[in-house]
Parts: sequence; structure tokens; C-alpha cells
Amino acid sequence: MYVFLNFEHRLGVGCKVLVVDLDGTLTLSRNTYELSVEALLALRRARDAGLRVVLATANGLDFALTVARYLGVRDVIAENGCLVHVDGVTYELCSGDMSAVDRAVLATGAVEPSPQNKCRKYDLAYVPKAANAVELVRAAVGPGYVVESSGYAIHVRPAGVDKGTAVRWLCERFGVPCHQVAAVGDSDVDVGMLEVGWGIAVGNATPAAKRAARYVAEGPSGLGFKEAVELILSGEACTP
Ligand SMILES: O=C(O)COP(=O)(O)O
Ligand SMILES: [Mg+2]
Repeated sequence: MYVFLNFEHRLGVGCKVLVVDLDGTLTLSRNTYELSVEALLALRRARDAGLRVVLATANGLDFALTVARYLGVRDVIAENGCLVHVDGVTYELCSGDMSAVDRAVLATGAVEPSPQNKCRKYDLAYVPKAANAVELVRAAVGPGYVVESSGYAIHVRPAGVDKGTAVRWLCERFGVPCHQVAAVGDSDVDVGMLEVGWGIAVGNATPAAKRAARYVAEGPSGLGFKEAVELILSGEACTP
């Protein structure tokens, strides 16, 4: 039961849901996994204000659910939107067998498989070994697949689904207009959700993420997320 405590929420204006990326957004910077204390405190303020918080990450589902547990978050978008876990049930927004694609990607010799791949289903992750790894992988998999870098790994998944697809699915499920879903992120894999929701990019986000956002924070990563929560709680975000 989400009782919206503050004035904007009671009036049915302002943000009702907060969808937040993990790596590069809740962390100290975009090249570490260390969580930002300021971000954790801001996340708790958002939740205490009655916002429904969803973790949206390129990481695998098992990994994301584990992190979400320690963040005090129950709902998760994983594998860049291919898997959505809401109210204890996992929904698959992607389909198809990725084994042949995986073989083609590894045959380029430009990447190493992420250890997470043994527990990932549709969005596979790779560590680049060559400067032009993204281009080589794109050439190997063809137009039916999306190849993007999160800054932490190269991701390959079936075309047509991204974090924005999953946010749109959540808007429907929660019965909330998408402009009242705040989405905060740092990288190219967040562009879809920054466009679908009321997008906020952290200060050190990629150019594509900043272009997709309604608002760009000053601070980097976790400090930028703290600013995003302040904007949300001020009632100035999630305008139509
Ligand atoms: O797993 C990654 O590559 C980055 O994950 P993120 O979507 O939480 O930034
Ligand atoms: Mg990120």
C-alpha cells in the first residue's frame, strides 16, 4: 500500500514512481561499483515520501534482486528491460534463444563473456578486449540485436526491448501516467527509460543520456541522484 504523504502526491501531481539505474547512478562514480552513501540516504527519503521505487539495471535478475534487497527495494527491471520482477513475479519482455548469438559474439575475439552470463537469459554481457569491440560485435550479430555499452560492460539483446519498454509496461501495470514516473540514469542503456519516464541524467552521464533527459543534475553519479531526489520531492519533477 503506497500512501502518498506529501502535498503533491495527494493532489495526484508530481512523481509517483522512481525508477533508478544502479551502476554509475547509485555508485560513487561511473568507474566503480562502490555505492554512494548520499545516494542510499536519498533513496530512503524517496521511499519514505511514498514513492514506489524500482531498480532498473543491465545486470542479471538474480544479481539485481540481491542488490535490491539490501537497498530496501522490491521491484526490479533487469537485463536492460528483458526481465521485470514486480510483486514477487518475474515477467519476460524478451524472447528467443541467445546461444548462437553468444557464439558469434565470442568468435569476434573482441570481448570476454561476463561471469554473469551463465545466469542471464536474453541480455548477454561482455567485457571489451578491443577498442572497437562494440563495432565488431554489432557486425557479428546483425540488425536483429541491440549492442550497447553501459560503461561497465557491452550488452547484446534482441532488438525492440530496452529499459524504456519495461518502464512503459510498469506505467500500464501501476496505472500511472509515464510522466509521473521519474527515471534516473547515467548511460546509453538508460536512454529508453529517460525518454519514456520523466528522465533525469546524473551530471557525468553520457551525451546520449543527457540529451534524452528532461533534467541534467550537476553532481556526478550518486551525488547527481541525490539532487534528482531533491528535485522530485520539491514537486518540480514529473510535470506533463
Ligand atoms: O551491468 C551493467 O553493465 C551496468 O548496469 P546499470 O544498468 O545498472 O548501469
Ligand atoms: Mg548505469
